[in-house]
Amino acid sequence: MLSILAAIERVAIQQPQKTAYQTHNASLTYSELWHLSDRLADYLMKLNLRRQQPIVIYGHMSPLQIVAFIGAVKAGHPYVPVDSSTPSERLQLITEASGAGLILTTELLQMQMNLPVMAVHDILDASSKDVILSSATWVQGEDIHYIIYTSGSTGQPKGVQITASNLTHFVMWMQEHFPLQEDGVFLNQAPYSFDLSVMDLYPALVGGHTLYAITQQEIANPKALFDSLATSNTRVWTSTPSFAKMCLMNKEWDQKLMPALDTFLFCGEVLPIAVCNELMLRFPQAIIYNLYGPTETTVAVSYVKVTKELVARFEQLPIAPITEPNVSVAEDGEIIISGPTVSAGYLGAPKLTAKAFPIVDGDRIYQTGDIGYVQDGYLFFSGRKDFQVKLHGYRLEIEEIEKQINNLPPVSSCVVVPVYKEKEIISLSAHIVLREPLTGAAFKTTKQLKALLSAYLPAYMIPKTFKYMDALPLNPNGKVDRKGLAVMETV
Ligand SMILES: Nc1ncnc2c1ncn2[C@@H]1O[C@H](COP(=O)(O)OP(=O)(O)OP(=O)(O)O)[C@@H](O)[C@H]1O
Repeated sequence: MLSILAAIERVAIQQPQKTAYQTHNASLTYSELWHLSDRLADYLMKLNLRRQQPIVIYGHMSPLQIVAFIGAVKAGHPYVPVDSSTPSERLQLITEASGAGLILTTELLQMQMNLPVMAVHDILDASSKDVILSSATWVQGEDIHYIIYTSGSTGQPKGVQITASNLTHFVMWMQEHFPLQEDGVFLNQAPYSFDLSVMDLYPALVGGHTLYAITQQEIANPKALFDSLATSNTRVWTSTPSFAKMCLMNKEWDQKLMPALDTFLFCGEVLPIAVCNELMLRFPQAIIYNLYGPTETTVAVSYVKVTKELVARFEQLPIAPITEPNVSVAEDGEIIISGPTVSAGYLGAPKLTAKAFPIVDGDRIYQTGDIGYVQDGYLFFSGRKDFQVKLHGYRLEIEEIEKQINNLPPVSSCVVVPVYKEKEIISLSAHIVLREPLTGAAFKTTKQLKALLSAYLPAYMIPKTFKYMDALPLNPNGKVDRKGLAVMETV
């Protein structure tokens, strides 16, 4: 494959008027993307930043965000995407920790920052002449292309550095394994500070497709969201399973509403079989894929195609066939990832990097912190190492408790969080969505559910409190917001 930038340039030359990026109220052609990003890169190069000095790009789904990403890497700088929903302290922390030389904005940033803040729009307005740039400055090979901050289990943001080579290998893998060549619209649901967005962004641009982005505002307004989806003409859908589950609450979300949709790509959290069964009924033309991977190994490294045979055979979906070359399970059950998409490590954190990315037989590998097991030729995800908690001396697996609650007939979905008091776990709290709305008093349902649960779990594993909700809250990335619920429960 050509480099990512060379592949996008080829599309800009061959199909200049093709739409590269679209939202409900704005769009950008490949020619515009190419020329505007050249102009931005030209401006950035004149600022004399250090080569490879990161640039923070702040904003939300908009054409200028994409122009800013491509402009930064053309000028040789990795970009650090920060969604405008990010709390201000986290933005401060990321800006400082990344050693960024500049913040480019596509939305108003009201905070005082300690480094220059420039609006992409103003830069482009001031330099209205097109420029011809050479490719000599582009990020390439082992240069860092982007840095995404994950919150990590400790809550301290860690900047995962993804090289141009990591990204190229990831896009090649996507093109090889999924039906991405045929022309069509790719949906972009994940904000750019979440690496799931990379799964649609680069395969779409490199392949000369149109990316259709839905905004947080639309997501918060069901009518606007489904109007937007209906007109988007989406063929390839990428999202978290939780986001699809939320869409399934609307009975009208089906193949009639989205006739072109033929591919679902899910990643980022467990994909429940119940969600797949419902999708198969509503979208008979579509193929569903369950992809797996952490930010540290560039978005995703393995997948299974979800077939009727697979959902009938297992209680939970596997995340990889055991033949997947770069994914394995260590003796203690931890999932280990190797191969060309393993990140260059955490920016400015050599100790953390050495710990998480040890060198084995001359190759850097990544220890995921995920626990897996092998059965019938497949690898299954069974939970996170850091979801093991200690309560009154017992070691508990939160996911095991959730699985049992989820299996109870009245329950549609559930998340269990530890309740902390002065840094110690004093109990567990279950947040539950029922299949049918609560009719009588909540305590009666709780009594019934606890009685059912006692057939499967010892008393010390049954959460003390049960709370009922219409839907589980999602974080800005579209995953179930476990951290938000845990903070709410802290006493
Ligand atoms: N198909 C899948 N099935 C189950 N879990 C998955 C799947 N895909 C990803 N995951 C989970 O998501 C994790 C990767 O997510 P990500 O890199 O976004 O970090 P995170 O741990 O969710 O967030 P953060 O570190 O920012 O708190 C994986 O390590 C795994 O735990």
